[in-house]
Amino acid sequence: MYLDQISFNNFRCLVDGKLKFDRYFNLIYGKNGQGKTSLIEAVHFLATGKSFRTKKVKEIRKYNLNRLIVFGKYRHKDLSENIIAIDVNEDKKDFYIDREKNKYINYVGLLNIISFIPEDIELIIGNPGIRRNFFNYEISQAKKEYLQSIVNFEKILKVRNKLIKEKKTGEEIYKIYNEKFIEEGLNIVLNRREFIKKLSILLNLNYRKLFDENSELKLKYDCFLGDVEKKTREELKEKFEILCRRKSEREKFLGYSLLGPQKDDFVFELNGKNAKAYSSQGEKKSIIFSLKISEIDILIKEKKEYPIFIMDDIASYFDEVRKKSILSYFVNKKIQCFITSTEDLGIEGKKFIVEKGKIINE
Ligand SMILES: Nc1ncnc2c1ncn2[C@@H]1O[C@H](COP(=O)(O)OP(=O)(O)OP(=O)(O)O)[C@@H](O)[C@H]1O
Repeated sequence: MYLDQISFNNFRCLVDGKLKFDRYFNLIYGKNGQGKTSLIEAVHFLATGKSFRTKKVKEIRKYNLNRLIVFGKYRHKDLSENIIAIDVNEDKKDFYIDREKNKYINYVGLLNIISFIPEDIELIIGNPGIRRNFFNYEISQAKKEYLQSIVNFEKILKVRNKLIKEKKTGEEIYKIYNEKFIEEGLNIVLNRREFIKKLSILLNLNYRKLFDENSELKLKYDCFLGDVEKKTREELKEKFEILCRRKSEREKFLGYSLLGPQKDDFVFELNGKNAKAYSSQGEKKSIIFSLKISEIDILIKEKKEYPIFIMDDIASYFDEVRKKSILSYFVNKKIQCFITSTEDLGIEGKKFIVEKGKIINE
């Protein structure tokens, strides 16, 4: 798929307007602080309903304005098109698919996007919550039912926590919610296990191909249930129930749930060593880049469509040699790219010059 057009009103510093993109390569070019990142952030926001820079929607609305609208038209490989839009009023977001108001859960994953931005390094060095959020979104893009499980689980967890806090763990209602907690928790665990297994194989292949053929890169699922490899759902359920019983006194004492997939983590291991603790800056960037490429591979396989790709500030990531090999990777794969840069990259496509928020297509 590819994004054919976008229009925006009141998005950060951008001057309101409509842009028509190249099917393949779009260079967003300009000096620092002109609005390049804001433009790819608008593309990301249109696709996901989220910014990659902030959780606060207030920060992406133009200073002192309450309303923000992004609107886009994307095409599938058979050239059929869809129109999507997000209308933000204060902090409330309304999602539109083909001009009809729709639920967020139906909107997510329509326009598939993979991004590569400097903040992604947090996926290795940041806290587990960052990795959980990231993989939750990525698995949801490939598999809609997973997002539904996450939404259900969060509601169930809230009730379970409330019942523990109110010391109602002896009541029938707690038993019902605990059972739901285990079942939905297991759905999440099994999906994560399957996704990470596939991703880890691709990650290693891509890392070796792009960066170092003598290395071994693994992504491990650090599940709260311990080793979940090769275990059946029944075996995992039994383990989950035992853990619930074992932790119940401590949970009552503290007043919240101490176990569940909300405690999971994911670990990158380069040559048998945890990348967070041992890998160099360059290696970390290469791991993240390989991760993003592997996600593209997964989306192509699962959805039979190419996602779009955005990359912020390519020069800050890679030296000349790597930059060239990365750019030629995208050119060969025929993926629609949006890349910001302070220098001209000399690749065929469209060039958008950004100056004080104004975008000119050269
Ligand atoms: N909500 C907002 N409303 C209006 N302007 C904003 C808003 N948020 C940020 N800005 C301004 O937008 C400008 C452009 O920021 P942006 O990060 O998009 O630039 P950039 O071209 O990517 O810069 P760099 O190359 O330095 O990363 C900044 O000067 C910033 O002050």
